[in-house]
Amino acid sequence: MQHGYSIELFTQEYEQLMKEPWVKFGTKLKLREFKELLDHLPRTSSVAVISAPMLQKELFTDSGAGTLIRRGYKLFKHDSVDKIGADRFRQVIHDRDPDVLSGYQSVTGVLNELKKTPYTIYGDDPLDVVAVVSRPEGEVPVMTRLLASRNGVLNSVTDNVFNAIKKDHRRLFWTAQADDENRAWHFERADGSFTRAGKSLFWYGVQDVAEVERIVKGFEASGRIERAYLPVGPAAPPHKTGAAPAGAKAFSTLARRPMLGSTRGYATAAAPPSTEPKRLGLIGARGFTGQALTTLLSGHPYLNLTHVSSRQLAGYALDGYAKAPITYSNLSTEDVKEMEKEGVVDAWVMALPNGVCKPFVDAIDSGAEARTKGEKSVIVDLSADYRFEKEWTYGLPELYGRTPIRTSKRISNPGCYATSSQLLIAPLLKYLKPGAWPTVFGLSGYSGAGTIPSNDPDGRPISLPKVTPDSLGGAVRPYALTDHIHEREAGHHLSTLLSDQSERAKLAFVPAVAPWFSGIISTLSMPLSQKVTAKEIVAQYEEAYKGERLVRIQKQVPGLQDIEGKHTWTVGGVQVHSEGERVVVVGGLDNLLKGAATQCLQNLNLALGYDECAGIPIDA
Ligand SMILES: NC(=O)C1=CN([C@@H]2O[C@H](COP(=O)(O)OP(=O)(O)OC[C@H]3O[C@@H](n4cnc5c(N)ncnc54)[C@H](OP(=O)(O)O)[C@@H]3O)[C@@H](O)[C@H]2O)C=CC1
Ligand SMILES: CC(=O)N[C@@H](CCC(=O)OP(=O)(O)O)C(=O)O
Repeated sequence: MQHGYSIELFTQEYEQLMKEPWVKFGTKLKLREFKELLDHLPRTSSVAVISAPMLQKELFTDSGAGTLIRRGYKLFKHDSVDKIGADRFRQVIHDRDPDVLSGYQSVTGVLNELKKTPYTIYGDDPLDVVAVVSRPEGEVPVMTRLLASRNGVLNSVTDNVFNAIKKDHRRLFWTAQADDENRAWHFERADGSFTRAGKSLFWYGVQDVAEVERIVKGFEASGRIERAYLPVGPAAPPHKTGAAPAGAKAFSTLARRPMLGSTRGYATAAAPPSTEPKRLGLIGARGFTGQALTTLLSGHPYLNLTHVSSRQLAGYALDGYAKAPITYSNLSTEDVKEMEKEGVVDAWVMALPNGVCKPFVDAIDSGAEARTKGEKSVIVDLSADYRFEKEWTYGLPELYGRTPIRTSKRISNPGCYATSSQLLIAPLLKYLKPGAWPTVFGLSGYSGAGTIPSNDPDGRPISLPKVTPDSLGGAVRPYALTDHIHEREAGHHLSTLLSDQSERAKLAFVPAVAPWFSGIISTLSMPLSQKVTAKEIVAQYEEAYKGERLVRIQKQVPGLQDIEGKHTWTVGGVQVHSEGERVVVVGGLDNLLKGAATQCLQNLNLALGYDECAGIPIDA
């Protein structure tokens, strides 16, 4: 009997897990014990981990709450069919390849096609899953085959193989047919997709529609992906017409097996914004960012706060939310899992300190597993915990696009300083002197440090700022002078914008905390590769942020009055050094708004299908 969460523990994953920073003390010990236990069991056995109080539920109901850990087989990757045994591979193609099963291609035809480009075969030892990635030098990799047995799908080997591919390939394109019984799996793993007449093209790692178009044109020219899967042909591509081409005819004239009729435009195709009411659960509602989001949601036309969680305020009424009376509760991970399983909310927001979100996210994941296939709520995490995770979408719409956010269920909200730094640097990357680091000096209001719980004279719990003007002695205090996590975060994501992907973007970030409540002023100083005028720099910002409703470009240096309480990121005060070799620009945002709650609402709106700025009172 197995319910809840299932994990395949591979030897190499075990070693990787033990190195993870969040795997400490008790978790380390438990993993070591699982491994020792599994090492002595045959692979047909497994270990169910449940808590003692849940034992009865686990045994006598169909809604148990355990974690199943199974000793998985070793994964492999090879550059030649011979390394896994040509006969075994032929058998897999013969038994599972949809083109072979439908009589469209012979086994030999598939093998010959494979040899046309350099390729890597990924899989597990018993060949429950075999995937082939074609990877010609300098071209976008394409997963040409993903052949899984039922066992492979049920035991999540498909996910493990796909994760191994993701580790090797920053971006990937692949196809699937509408009658693929694991169709939902593809949509969940893709950043974008295009479906026409039952054929779907999927991709991850490409954020920009123009870039998708360029790559698709390359596939059309090279024939690496059959034309019927590509958004090309006599009809205008759907993202240009703004509508999915109902039943648009594929360009290919090849007779194929009958397909289920299904159409879906680019995931980017702008459907009219939804006005359907949806429900949100907020975990960490007592804190500064939780409060800021509550205020925004109070004026949101469609998105309703239905559950707010705080350990300190459980049982008290929520202030600052006008749409309905709500009482704080102290939601445990078990509660959250049950709520997700029942579909009680459409989205969750985690407004928790760094390092404590994972048990909640895991609970939501395992609640979602018990739901009808493919159903799960959106999570937006305000902490830094998932900002480097490839499986999560980094939600900074102005720089990394809307498509991935619209189609994602797991969104990491960027850090406040990191948002301002990236918005400052991104449009100027092409002028950055090679090898030089731009420097950002960030000055933040003290609300950036969060709260501590306390009590008012009547004993009601209240939140006090962790840092106060008094504790700062009314002055400014520089801190975390190197290696602030936002330095790494900004560099990590800016790197994805570089034209040469072997390069990494780096910046020097120097923060200081100031005795005002909220508002970050970031001053960028960047060495230039060529002589550029201030006018040309301003033109870069205007071009990059044309039409952006939450960006303001002004002539003067932004002051606190332009930033505090405002929902926008504001940039101004561009100056180029008299020798023309260095530019200085100032950007600013409210750390609790565009640095946290407003950006979170932008992401929620996109992921739930609303207008991106619904509920955001855009500043005049
Ligand atoms: N403040 C800012 O300017 C920004 C903050 N962020 C990030 O957003 C997140 C929230 O920040 P902020 O609102 O300032 O933080 P606060 O310290 O103000 O609030 C933290 C919240 O989490 C709850 N909480 C704390 N520890 C736990 C725990 N172990 N389990 C469950 N709940 C817990 C607290 O409520 P209770 O104790 O009642 O349960 C409180 O509601 C952080 O990760 C922060 O780094 C991001 C951008 C800007
Ligand atoms: C003034 C102050 O202390 N600021 C916080 C940033 C808060 C924040 O936004 O942190 P994350 O977004 O990374 O969670 C700090 O420097 O750690």
